[in-house]
Amino acid sequence: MARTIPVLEIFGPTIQGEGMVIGQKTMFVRTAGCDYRCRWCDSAFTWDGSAKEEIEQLTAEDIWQRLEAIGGRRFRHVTISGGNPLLLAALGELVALLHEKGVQVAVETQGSRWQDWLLDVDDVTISPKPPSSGMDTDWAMLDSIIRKLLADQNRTRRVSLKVVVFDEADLAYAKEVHRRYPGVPFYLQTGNADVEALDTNALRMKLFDQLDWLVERVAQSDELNDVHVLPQLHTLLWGTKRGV
Ligand SMILES: C[S@@+](CC[C@H](N)C(=O)[O-])C[C@H]1O[C@@H](n2cnc3c(N)ncnc32)[C@H](O)[C@@H]1O
Ligand SMILES: Nc1nc2[nH]cc(C(=O)O)c2c(=O)[nH]1
Ligand code: SF4
Ligand SMILES: [Mg+2]
Repeated sequence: MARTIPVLEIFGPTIQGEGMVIGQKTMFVRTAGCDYRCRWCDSAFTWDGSAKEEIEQLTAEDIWQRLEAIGGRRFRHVTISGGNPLLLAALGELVALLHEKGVQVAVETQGSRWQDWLLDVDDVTISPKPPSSGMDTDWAMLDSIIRKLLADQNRTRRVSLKVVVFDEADLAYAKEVHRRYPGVPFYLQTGNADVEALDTNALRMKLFDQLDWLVERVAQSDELNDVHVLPQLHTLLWGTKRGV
């Protein structure tokens, strides 16, 4: 019997709005459930119970059919996000099926859990959480995840670290992460403090101010020389709308 996966959203084609493969045309599969409760989570509906009626238990084959139904032949890249997809062992079946179909797979996770299928993912983004999130980092777990990904040379894969930065304490945390894993491509992302904003233009202004501040702080740092600074492009384009 094929195992099922709790799914909250399947959408696209759109573009990856964040991190290492920003701009990549992709479909999204958003799973339900998270082991964290970040204060500023822009996808809290995946874990706070507010969308529990919308969760569907789908097999990998069901998910493929949905992707094809909405994406047709207009995609060859799928991003799995959440919640934390790494809570779900059954996602290994989806990763394998997508590869069989000739589709590349990306995953977004915070680096708190491991599944062996992560080794099969093409674009792995690990996003440890800074102090403003209210979460604590399990450094031993993060070390072990990075070590396993870097040790396995069996397939071509892109791995990156991405830290959301709201303030000086977050910036100090980002430096700590970058120092600890110097060889891993490192991304700093502007934080969106207003995840329920209704006025997209006003939100854009705030996000550009935040980006301006972050670029300036990185420019002044002698520890952050080999890093990338990015906004959430999808938030600049579409505000806090779901499913884009
Ligand atoms: C919703 S999370 C889901 C995947 C996984 N739980 C994680 O946090 O990496 C996807 C990405 O959105 C980022 N994110 C969530 N809320 C945000 C906010 N308010 N501003 C900026 N980035 C945010 C997270 O840091 C993460 O990189
Ligand atoms: N376009 C777009 N890009 C994204 N990158 C990461 C996302 C996420 O919520 O994980 C996301 C999202 O929800 N939409
Ligand atoms: S780890 Fe990701 S999905 Fe979970 S609460 Fe934090 S930002 Fe949201
Ligand atoms: Mg998002």
